[in-house]
Amino acid sequence: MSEEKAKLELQSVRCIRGERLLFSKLNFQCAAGTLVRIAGPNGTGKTSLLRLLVGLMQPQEGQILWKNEPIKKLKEEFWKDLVYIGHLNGVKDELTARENLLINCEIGEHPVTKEQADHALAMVGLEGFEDHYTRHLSQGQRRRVALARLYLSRHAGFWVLDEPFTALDVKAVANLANLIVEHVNEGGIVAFTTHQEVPIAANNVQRIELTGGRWLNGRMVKKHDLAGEVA
Ligand SMILES: Nc1ncnc2c1ncn2[C@@H]1O[C@H](COP(=O)(O)OP(=O)(O)OP(=O)(O)O)[C@@H](O)[C@H]1O
Repeated sequence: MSEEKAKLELQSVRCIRGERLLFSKLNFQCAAGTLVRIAGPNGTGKTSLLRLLVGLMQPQEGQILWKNEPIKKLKEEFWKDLVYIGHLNGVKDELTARENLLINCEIGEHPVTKEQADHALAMVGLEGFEDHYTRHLSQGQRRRVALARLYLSRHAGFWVLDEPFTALDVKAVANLANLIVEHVNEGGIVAFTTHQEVPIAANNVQRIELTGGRWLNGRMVKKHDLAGEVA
């Protein structure tokens, strides 16, 4: 991990998608070594919040800071610290499982050996599939190829994971939960969404609870209440 300590801050963040105001005045802060669980029912904005955290979307108001600098300004400096595993796996069909890992790590400027890549695949239960083209793998297996990258990403201080435990079997869930705990306890920040109550015994856990939102243009359907803030 880079020398400077991880720190994440959200300052009065407002998020609108389509005609819905999902949340506003969202303030949050956490230091190195924190597991951040983003919880809430379907459609309340969990994935949207992750996309804001990684800079794929911009908030309508407010800002997000990484190591005290707005992520908008940091660009490559921020991306080097970041691993984002979203819904769309970012796994290339025309490459084998192993090649996907080798190339992703190369692009991220942290090249790994074939043996390291194969170990990561084994940790997500893909032993024996190293040379398979990912177009021939199931959705769940493709997701595992994406997640295997985490085993090779200990240098990155900020992991952002959308439903990482979905489609994993019991052993792979336990392995991944252990990896996340180790990463957090070594000073990383891991923000993740999950519908499953997976026990993750990190020392420092914070939770962002999204509970609703409202339609814009007067189409009010649900009371908005986010960590005590009203939209
Ligand atoms: N591209 C888009 N354009 C317009 N509205 C969108 C878009 N993407 C998402 N939304 C709306 O934003 C809201 C929040 O979506 P989001 O995917 O962030 O929720 P979520 O909490 O992650 O949901 P889930 O638990 O079902 O994955 C939903 O009401 C959705 O319809």
